[in-house]
Amino acid sequence: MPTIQVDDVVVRYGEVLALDGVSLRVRPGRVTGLIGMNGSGKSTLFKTVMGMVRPDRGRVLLDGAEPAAARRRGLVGYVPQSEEVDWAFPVSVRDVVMMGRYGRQGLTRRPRPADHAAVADALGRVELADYADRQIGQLSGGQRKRAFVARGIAQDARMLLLDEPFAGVDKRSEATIVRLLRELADDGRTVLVSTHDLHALPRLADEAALLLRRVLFHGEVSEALRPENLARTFGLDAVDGSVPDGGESGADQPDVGGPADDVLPDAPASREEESA
Ligand SMILES: Nc1ncnc2c1ncn2[C@@H]1O[C@H](COP(=O)(O)OP(=O)(O)OP(=O)(O)O)[C@@H](O)[C@H]1O
Repeated sequence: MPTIQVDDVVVRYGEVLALDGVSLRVRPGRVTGLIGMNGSGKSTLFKTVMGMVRPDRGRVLLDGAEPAAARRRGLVGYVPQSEEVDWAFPVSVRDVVMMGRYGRQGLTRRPRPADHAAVADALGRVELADYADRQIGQLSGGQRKRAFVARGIAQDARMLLLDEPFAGVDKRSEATIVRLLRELADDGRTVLVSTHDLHALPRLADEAALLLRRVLFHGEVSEALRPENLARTFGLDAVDGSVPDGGESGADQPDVGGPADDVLPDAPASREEESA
């Protein structure tokens, strides 16, 4: 049974049609890769699944619940794109990871021993135990990503969404994140991860969904990587059998990026409808 269910979702930003009838089922126990060029709607789809953007049409259910309710219940965790985080925010790495525990702490937000233990465990798993007291902006790009992955782990969510977790990270950080996502999936969680890195896809994901305002393909990774599927996804006239090189493949598309104020802490996007 899918835990993330997206039915015929349409999202418009004014004149821009960002999602045009997206339907997707994401199953637990698998790592699902979400692939698409710049501007294809990956971040918008994540924000819609998180209830941060309300679709103009269609619906999203997470374990049968509306996104805002699922978020309040801590069922779903989100690792945002780096550009969406205010890195000057005066919080330590430990504070960021503790945010994953907020849902369990009631209104007082007073961490209990179990919260501290979960945070320490998550920091250890992403190899950031020695950086816990640093201000979040004083980490390297790869370390910042790992800090947010740790927040997702500490949250102990059944569903985890990661938006470009490999952008700007070195091979070692990438390998750490890939290994953690595998562990989470093997543990029965639902993992949906967007990436430009098609080379890493076979190592990373069990299945892949190709997005260009709508889902063009969803199935086995080897099928997804077939030249004709990539050509449609990346809007190429011809593909020579090699995979396009990630970040540049959509360079002709305007890359407007999302609003910069919607992540640290879980604050709203400009189209936000839910104030959680
Ligand atoms: N807040 C916004 N206001 C207006 N247009 C937006 C907004 N956010 C995204 N868009 C537009 O919606 C479309 C989809 O953007 P989105 O960020 O979802 O794509 P993406 O696949 O995540 O891209 P990237 O790979 O560059 O991160 C793009 O055309 C983008 O310019």
